Amino acid sequence: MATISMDIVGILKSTSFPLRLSSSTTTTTTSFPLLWRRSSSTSIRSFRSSVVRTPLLQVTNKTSIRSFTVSATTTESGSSDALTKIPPDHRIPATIITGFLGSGKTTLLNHILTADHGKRIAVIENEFGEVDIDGSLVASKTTGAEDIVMLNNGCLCCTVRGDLVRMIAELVNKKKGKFDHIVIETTGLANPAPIIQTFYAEDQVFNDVKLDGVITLVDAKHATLHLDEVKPKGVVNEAVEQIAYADRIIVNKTDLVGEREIDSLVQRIKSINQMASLKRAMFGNVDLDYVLGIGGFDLERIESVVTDESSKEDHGSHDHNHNHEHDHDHDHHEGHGHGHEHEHHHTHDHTHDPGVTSVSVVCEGSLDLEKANMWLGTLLMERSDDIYRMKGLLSVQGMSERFVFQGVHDIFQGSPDRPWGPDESRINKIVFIGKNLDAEALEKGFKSCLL
Ligand SMILES: Nc1nc2c(ncn2[C@@H]2O[C@H](COP(=O)(O)OP(=O)(O)OP(=O)(O)O)[C@@H](O)[C@H]2O)c(=O)[nH]1
Repeated sequence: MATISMDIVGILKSTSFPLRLSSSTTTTTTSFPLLWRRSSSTSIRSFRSSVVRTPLLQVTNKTSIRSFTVSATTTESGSSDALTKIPPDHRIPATIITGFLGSGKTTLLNHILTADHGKRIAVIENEFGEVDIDGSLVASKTTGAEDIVMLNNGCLCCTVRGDLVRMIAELVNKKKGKFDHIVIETTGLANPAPIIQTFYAEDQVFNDVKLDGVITLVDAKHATLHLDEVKPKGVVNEAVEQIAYADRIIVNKTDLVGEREIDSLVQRIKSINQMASLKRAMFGNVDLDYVLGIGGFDLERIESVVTDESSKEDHGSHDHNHNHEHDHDHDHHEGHGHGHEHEHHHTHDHTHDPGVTSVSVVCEGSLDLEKANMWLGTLLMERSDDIYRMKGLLSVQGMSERFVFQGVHDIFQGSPDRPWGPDESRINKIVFIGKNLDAEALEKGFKSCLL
C-alpha cells in the first residue's frame, strides 16, 4: 500500500513561468485544428489527437476550441504583446527524474535537496516493492525537510497513476504555498510516458501543476548493456524509452569508465534523442538550473530545442563536475537567438536502427494550412503511439507569427508565438522522437505541405 509523507526543503525563490494555461474547459464536438491563426482570446490549444476529427491547424477567428484537458487564454486582449504571445504560467512546476536501476536517481535527488537553491521542494518517491528503501536514502531528514511522499508497491507508470494524481492533488490542496517545486523520482523500470500524460490527462493535476521537465540519468558503465538488451516483441526497452522522453540527460558515473566509452555512449544517446541536452556527471553533481526550471514542455522554449539539434552536449565551464580532460566547445541548447538563418532543406536520421530514433526536418518556406493540418492530423491519428515526443516551429501562409507546438503521443499543444521578423528567413523546423520513424516519408510528407 502506498504510504504518504512529504518533503519540503528550502525557501521559494520567485521564478516566473512563461505559460499560463487556464483550467476552464471549453467543449467542442466538432473540429480541432492543430494550426490556426491568432485570435484575440486564445493563444494555446492542447488536446489529444485521438479526438481529432478534422484538421489540427486552422485559420479561424473562433477561439473556443479545446478538447478534454486544456485550453489557454491570453491574459489581456492578446493583441498588443508583440514580443511573445504566450502568457505567463504560474502553476507549480514538476520535474520527473527517471533512469535505469542504479543509475543515480536518488543520488541526484539528494544533490537537489541539499543544494543551496532556496527552493522548497516536495518530493514524490516511487518505490517498486513493499519496502521503502529510497525514502530512507533521501537526504530530507538531514536537510530540515518536512515530509516525503512515498508511492510504494507499484510502478508509477501503471498501477499507481491514480495514486499519483491523488497525491499531487493532496499536496496542492494541503500545502499550496509551502513548496515551489515537485520532484518525482520514478522506479528504475518506469516508462515515463504515462507519467508525463498524467500532467495533461488529469484536470486535477493540470490546473495546478505543470510539467517542467524529464531528467534521465544514464549509468555510464552499464547503460550500453541495458540499451542493447533485446526485448520480446512488443515489449519496450525501458532504458531506451527513458532516454527518448528526456529533456535533460545526465550521463552519470563517469568516474567508472574511460573517455572513449563515454563518447560512444553519448553518440548512442543522441541517436535516440537529439532534442535533449546532455551532461556528463559524477554522483549526479550538476548545476541545479540544469535540472530545475527548464521548461521542457513550454511552447516558449521550443526554438532552443529545435534549433541546432546536432550539438546539445552541455559542457558549461561553471559545472564543477565537468570532466576537464576533454574540451568541447558547444552548448547551443539554451537561449539560441531568433532568426537563425539556415538555407538548408534536410532531414537527419541519426541511426538506421528501426527502434527509437530522432528525425528532424528543417525546411524553408511557408505551409499551406489545410495541407499541413491534414498531414499532421493524419500522422498523429495513425502514428501517435509511435511518436513519443515532437516539437516544431512552423511558418504558415497568412500567419504573421511563428507557430510553435509540442506533443507527447496524442497530446498536442500549439500556439502562435512571436511575429516573424521582416528579414527573417521562414525556416520550418520539426523534431520527432519515436519508434520506427521513416525520415524520408516524414520529410516528403512535410514538404508536400509547402506552398
Ligand atoms: N562510482 C559512482 N557511484 C555512484 C555515482 N552516482 C551514484 N553512485 C552510487 O550508485 C549507487 C546507486 O545510486 P542511486 O542514486 O541509489 O541510484 P538509483 O537510480 O536511485 O537506484 P534505484 O533506486 O535502485 O533505481 C549508490 O551506491 C550511489 O552511491 C557516480 O557517479 N559514481
